[in-house]
This record gives sequence, structure tokens and C-alpha cells, in this order.
Amino acid sequence: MTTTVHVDLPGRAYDILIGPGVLSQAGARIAAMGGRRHVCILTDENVAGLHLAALQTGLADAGLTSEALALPPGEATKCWAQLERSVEWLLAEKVERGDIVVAFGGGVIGDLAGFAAAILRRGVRFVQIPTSLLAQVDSSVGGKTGINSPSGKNLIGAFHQPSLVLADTALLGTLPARDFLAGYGEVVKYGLLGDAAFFDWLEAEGPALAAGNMDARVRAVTRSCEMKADIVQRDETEQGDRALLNLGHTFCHALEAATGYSDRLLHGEGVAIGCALAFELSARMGLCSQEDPSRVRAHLRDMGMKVDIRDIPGDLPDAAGLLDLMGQDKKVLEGKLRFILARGIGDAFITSDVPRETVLGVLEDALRSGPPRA
Ligand SMILES: NC(=O)c1ccc[n+]([C@@H]2O[C@H](COP(=O)([O-])OP(=O)(O)OC[C@H]3O[C@@H](n4cnc5c(N)ncnc54)[C@H](O)[C@@H]3O)[C@@H](O)[C@H]2O)c1
Ligand SMILES: O=C(O)C(=O)C[C@@H](O)[C@H](O)[C@H](O)COP(=O)(O)O
Ligand SMILES: [Zn+2]
Repeated sequence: MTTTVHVDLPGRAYDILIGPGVLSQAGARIAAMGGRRHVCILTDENVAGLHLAALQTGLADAGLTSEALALPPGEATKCWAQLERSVEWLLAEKVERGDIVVAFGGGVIGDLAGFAAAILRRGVRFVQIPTSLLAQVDSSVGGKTGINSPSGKNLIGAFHQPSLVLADTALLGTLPARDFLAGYGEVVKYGLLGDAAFFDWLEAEGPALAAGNMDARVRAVTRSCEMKADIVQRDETEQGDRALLNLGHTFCHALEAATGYSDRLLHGEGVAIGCALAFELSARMGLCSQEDPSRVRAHLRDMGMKVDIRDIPGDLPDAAGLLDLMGQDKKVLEGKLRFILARGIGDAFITSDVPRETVLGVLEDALRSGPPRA
């Protein structure tokens, strides 16, 4: 039940292996990549406790020694202090230019370790072994690496492609339900941005996928990676089409900043809320039918996910405050916000032609309506 998606970038091509048990291939695959027979692993404390021994045993079976640094779990780890700690540790381990760094964890570890690899000795190779659903469907692929700044999300970083991605879907068995559903937010994003049939399939199979059906999990990870690979091949550094992968993210990143990158809001939860808002905005601008945002919201609700801004516990800035936070979005061009909007499910596009008043209206209504905040 293993699938392979190839990311065909000139001089930087790599495979994504997807399926239960692919972790056991880590030793042989990494040994075949050359370099010293010693591997440095960046991970987090949760993943280390559950799965590090299996990874290190597999590496040892292939004749590779390894050392690991386990960082605190959570979004707050994507910061200067943990980046410095990681880079200094890799230097203390005497990682050479030809060596392989392994990112073993969710998107936080993948983004941080990838950035550390990008800047260490001006760039060393790294392998992504994503362990969360979000990391398997999105963050381990495409080479966006980086950390957050108090000024905004992912504002410090680099494009640095991995040399290999091993997405072992069996590891998702230990992922907490909340983190699984957050990752599902990015899965839904793919259907919404460019594949209506995939969204139809998710409406039917989402519950089985969440309940642990392995075929459904492999299919969802594979389709998501295919779509991401296709877009990244067209536009590696987001000069155009790659921004489609940012559907829902202008809202999401403002909400993550507003909640202090804390567990009040996980990234994938913000993506789901942001996608619902992007469809609402599209409907209000007459770009898609009113049924589309309703259908998006209904599916997120059916899956037991956060759907509305009001599902976020605690206080938030007002609509103008959120709009202000959006001003740090990397898609801003000549001071003007750009949004990913949709003509329908599976038909997203990029535009800067969005009246400020309409965005404010959507945010004001979202902050006002819905269930009371916890
Ligand atoms: N680079 C990109 O293209 C890209 C794309 C999407 C998201 N991201 C980034 O990814 C991050 C979110 O990633 P995430 O949702 O994986 O968060 P995460 O890395 O914080 O992982 C979520 C939680 O699950 C735990 N965990 C991971 N795998 C586990 C497993 N198999 N069993 C048990 N627990 C496990 C982690 O310890 C953590 O507590 C955000 O910082 C976001 O900005 C980056
Ligand atoms: O890979 C991309 O491109 C994406 O936009 C994927 C997003 O899911 C991801 O959250 C990404 O990190 C956001 O990028 P940013 O450039 O808006 O920080
Ligand atoms: Zn994202």
C-alpha cells in the first residue's frame, strides 16, 4: 500500500514515499544518499518519546549512527531561540556539508529543521520524516522552511527543498485527535483550491479517514502531495500559482498572531476557519454561489472541526485589528493585500481586487455571530 509522488524540480528532484511502514526504509534510503554514516535528527519531545527508538534502530540496521535533539512540542518552538539552539547543536555535532539532517516530527519541526539545514554551513541536505497529518500532506513538501516573528507568521525563512520525504501513515495512529483534525484542515484546502472531486470524496470518506481507515489515509496524503508537487513544480518560489496553497491563510495567519501562536488555535484549525471565511468573502463578492460557503462549513462541522472565529477561545482583536495583522502577509504587493478567492469549490484564484470594506464586513460578522466564546 505504498505510493510514491515525485517532485520534479531541476537539480533538486526528490521522492515522497507514502504508506504504513515506510519509516523502516529510512536507514537504507539515507545510507544510499552518501555522506558520512552519521545522521543528526531534530525532533520534538512527544515524537521522540513515541517513535525515535524505531527510527534510530532502523538507521543502525543500515550501519548509520545517529544523535537526536528533542525540542519542546508546539508552535512556540518555531522561534529564534530554538533555531539558535538547533543550529548550535548541529555545529557541535560537527555536521558537514555532505551530511544529512533529519526532521522527524510535525510541521513545527519540519519548518525549523529545514531552515536550520538551509543556513547551516550555507546549506546542508535534509530528509523530512513527517509524523503529523499536516506535515504529511503539506509542510514536508515544497521547501518552505522558517520560523515565526512577533511581527507575524513564518516571516523569517528560506526555500530549501528536502532530498527525500518519508510519510509513514502508520505513525498517525498515535496523533492526538485535535492535531489530526487540524491537519485535515489542510487536506480540505486542496479539494477547495483545485479538485472538486477530491472534496466530494472527502465529504464521503472524511469520517472513515479520521476513524483510522488506512487506505483512505494513504489516498488523502497521496492526492494532497500530488497537488502540492504539481503546483510547486510550476512555481517553486511563489511568484504566481503557488499562492493558491495559501487559501485561507491570510485570515489564518492573522488569527494565529492574535492568539500568540499558542494552543488556543492550531495552524490547521486556522486554515479551516480561514477557508470558510475565504468562501464567505467570495460569495459576498458574487464570485461563487451562497451554497458554496455553506457546504464548506457543513463539512467542517460534520468532521467536528472549528469553523468560525467564535470557536476560538478567549478574546480577539476587532475586525480592524485583524485586518491590520493581515498587513504582514507575504502576499502583500505594493502595500495591497492579495487574497485567494474562489469561483466555486475546486476553483480558486489569486486577486488583489478585494474591497477593504467587504473584508471588514466579513470579519465583523464573523466576530459577532456564532456561539459565545469559552
Ligand atoms: N512549510 C510548509 O509548507 C507548511 C505547510 C503547512 C503548515 N506548516 C507549518 O506547520 C506547523 C503545524 O504543523 P503540525 O500541525 O504538524 O504541528 P506540530 O508540529 O506542532 O505537531 C502537532 C502536535 O502533534 C505532535 N505529534 C506529531 N506527530 C505525532 C505522532 N505521530 N504521534 C503523536 N504526536 C505527534 C507534536 O508533538 C505536536 O504536539 C505550523 O507551524 C505551520 O505554519 C508549514
Ligand atoms: O507551501 C505553500 O506554499 C503553502 O502556502 C502551504 C501552507 O499550508 C503553509 O502554511 C505555508 O507555510 C504558508 O506559507 P507562507 O508563505 O504564507 O508563510
Ligand atoms: Zn498551512
